[in-house]
Amino acid sequence: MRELSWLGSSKVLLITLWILINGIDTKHAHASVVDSQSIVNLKNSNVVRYCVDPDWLPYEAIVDGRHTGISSDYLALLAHYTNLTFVLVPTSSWRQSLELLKQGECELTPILNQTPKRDQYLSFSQVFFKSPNVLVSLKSQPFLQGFENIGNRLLAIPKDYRLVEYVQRYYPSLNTILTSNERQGLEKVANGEVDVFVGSMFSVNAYIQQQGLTSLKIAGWGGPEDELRIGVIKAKKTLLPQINAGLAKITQADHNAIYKKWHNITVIEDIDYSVVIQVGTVLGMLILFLLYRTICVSKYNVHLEKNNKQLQQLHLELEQKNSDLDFLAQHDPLTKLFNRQYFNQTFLDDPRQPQQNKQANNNISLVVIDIDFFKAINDKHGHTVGDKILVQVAQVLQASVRDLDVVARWGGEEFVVVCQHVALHDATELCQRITDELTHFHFYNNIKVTCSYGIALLKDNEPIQACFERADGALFKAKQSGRNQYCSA
Ligand SMILES: Nc1nc2c(ncn2[C@@H]2O[C@H](COP(=O)(O)OP(=O)(O)OP(=O)(O)O)[C@@H](O)[C@H]2O)c(=O)[nH]1
Repeated sequence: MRELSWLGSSKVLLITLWILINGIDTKHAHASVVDSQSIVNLKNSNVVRYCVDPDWLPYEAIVDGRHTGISSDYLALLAHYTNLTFVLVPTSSWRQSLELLKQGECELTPILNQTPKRDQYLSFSQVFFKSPNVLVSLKSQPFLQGFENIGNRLLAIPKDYRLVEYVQRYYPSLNTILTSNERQGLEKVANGEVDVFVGSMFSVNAYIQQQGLTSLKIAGWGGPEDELRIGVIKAKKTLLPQINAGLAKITQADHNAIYKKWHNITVIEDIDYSVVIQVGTVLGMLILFLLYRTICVSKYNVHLEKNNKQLQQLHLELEQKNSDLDFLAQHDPLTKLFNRQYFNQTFLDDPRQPQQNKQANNNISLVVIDIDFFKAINDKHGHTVGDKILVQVAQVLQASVRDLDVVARWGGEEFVVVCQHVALHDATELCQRITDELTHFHFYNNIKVTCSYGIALLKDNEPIQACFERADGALFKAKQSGRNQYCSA
């Protein structure tokens, strides 16, 4: 009975139950069914004739002449734990079963409530099964919770059931009608003939499920729990000690097995909408807050991503500008040749550079080149044309030297070439090559351009500055000697 204890304490519940009728348990021996002639012939005092409600599943019923239901399983166990043999006396209604009991044709009925009226002709065993009673109404009706709230509604009760006595005694003012059985009462509620029906929870729900009466609901509890017992006629009450002893031997596992076999109950609590609304509101606000947070974070991420892209772009631009600045710092903006600063950094200010080069190859020559009479070009053609001539001379120089030679604009119309891995003789050849190129080059405005050259070969352990000064001196000599020629130092 432990499984049922929660039912008494539940308040407003919407209960959906369905009962799986699995057929008769074949594990235990069944009570025999015999015809009335055979009953008369039964002399054995251990044989007990019994009647049941033929239409009260899952508690009990007669199906195809055989007793089935919860009471059938309990009776089989009782037969096992006692030396009693139970023989069914088939009846067609509960009323007929009660009549046969009163007449002594039946000696026992295996599952019923004890009432004062029944006490007059039956003696009862201990309670072995408990079950609540419930009020059933159309789903459109409000929850009633109990008899107190039925009001003027018409209540149907199965006749000869204990509930008739109970309602008459405790709620005499209720409008009631009696039905032949639970089935009829439920159908009257479904048809709208009565407002409420009261019956045993398990049987009511079995019938609702079997018949698919989906318009019905359990509207509340109806009276006290059924406390079901075995009833024996007064003439056979000496059987009770044996029956109670047998009932006591039924294990909790047996009770559980019968309960599980005949009942599968799901309880859905009646929803407290105020709590649902409160919880829903809180959850809704939480979800809105999280949504708001998510939107904010995603907006911030988009903003951050945009800023990162801008930063990356700025970084690229900065790198480009730095690179441009490096280039500008090392190159002459007019001729795009290396400038004097680069030359100084690379060859004059860093004494290791020429040393390293010198160690790799002793032959490093410096050629200092100066355009002849450039002032006259400027004066005659203008400074802008002079610039164009400077650019064209730079092109000639760049085209005349090898890739590993470095050409720099020293300043004004003066250039310097660092020739790596060449001897003095090779440097003079370079000067001649440049002279030839200048002769054949078509300068702007057909201006004729010549240059003078001063060559110096870097000596062992000589600072490159000294070498440059010697080359410059040689240039001076070339100018002095009439220009358009080279001199070496
Ligand atoms: N157009 C232009 N002229 C420049 C630039 N730098 C220097 N000059 C000019 O170059 C001329 C150099 O003249 P000078 O030093 O007298 O030499 P020169 O006329 O070439 O005569 P010699 O060198 O003796 O043959 C000056 O008129 C400068 O103004 C420049 O970047 N552009």
